[in-house]
Amino acid sequence: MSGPNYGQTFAHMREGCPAQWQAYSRHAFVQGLGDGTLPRAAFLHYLVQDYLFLVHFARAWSLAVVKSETLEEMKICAATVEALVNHEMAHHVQVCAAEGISEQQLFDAREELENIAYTRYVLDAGLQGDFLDLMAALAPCVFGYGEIGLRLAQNSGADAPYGGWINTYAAPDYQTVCATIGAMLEGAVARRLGDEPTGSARWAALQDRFTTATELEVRFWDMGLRGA
Ligand SMILES: Cc1ncc(CN)c(N)n1
Repeated sequence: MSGPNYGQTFAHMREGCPAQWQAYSRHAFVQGLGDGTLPRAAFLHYLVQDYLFLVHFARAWSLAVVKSETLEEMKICAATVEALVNHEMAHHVQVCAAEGISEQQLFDAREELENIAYTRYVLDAGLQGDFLDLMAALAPCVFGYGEIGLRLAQNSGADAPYGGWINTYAAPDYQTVCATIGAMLEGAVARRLGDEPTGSARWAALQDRFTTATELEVRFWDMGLRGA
């Protein structure tokens, strides 16, 4: 399976669940974003939910600061919280404002069950487990959107209806976040599991967290389509 290079750990985990990764990264919602056929109502429904999703993801990355074992890990996790709340969410706020939806309305929106399931699953992985459990659950979110954004940007024109969304994830800012987290993950895995992480006793459980989070991404797109 090919895609951008965000490090060996992510590559192994993605290869560990090819069907689920395909269902996530090639979902009908994604195809609709790319070719512009996604109904606007579905996009807005998704975007409001995604704003709430990012609120909880910022909480999960804050938990990663708590679970860090090195200052370097701590710095990268803290920077990711900053990137989520001040950059990625800005796109959501801007698009929704143009549609007459205020940021307060976004914050007060009712969470869909798929959103609760996904975000609380990730938070629980971090509460119950250690830094690697949390990273395995966070990884599909970070790298999946990086991969999808790059692929859609390669195939769509500058005036594409969802060009703003595509560019948020294809742009150097987001791609740099993916590369930085990918490198941090390599170091975190080597530090805790040694040089042969896939042969370690913990690998199956970490893969399971990654696979479950990927399945929850598929459900998130399904939920978006329901808003059409
Ligand atoms: C559901 C979901 N997954 C991933 C991302 C990318 N941070 C996101 N904004 N929303």
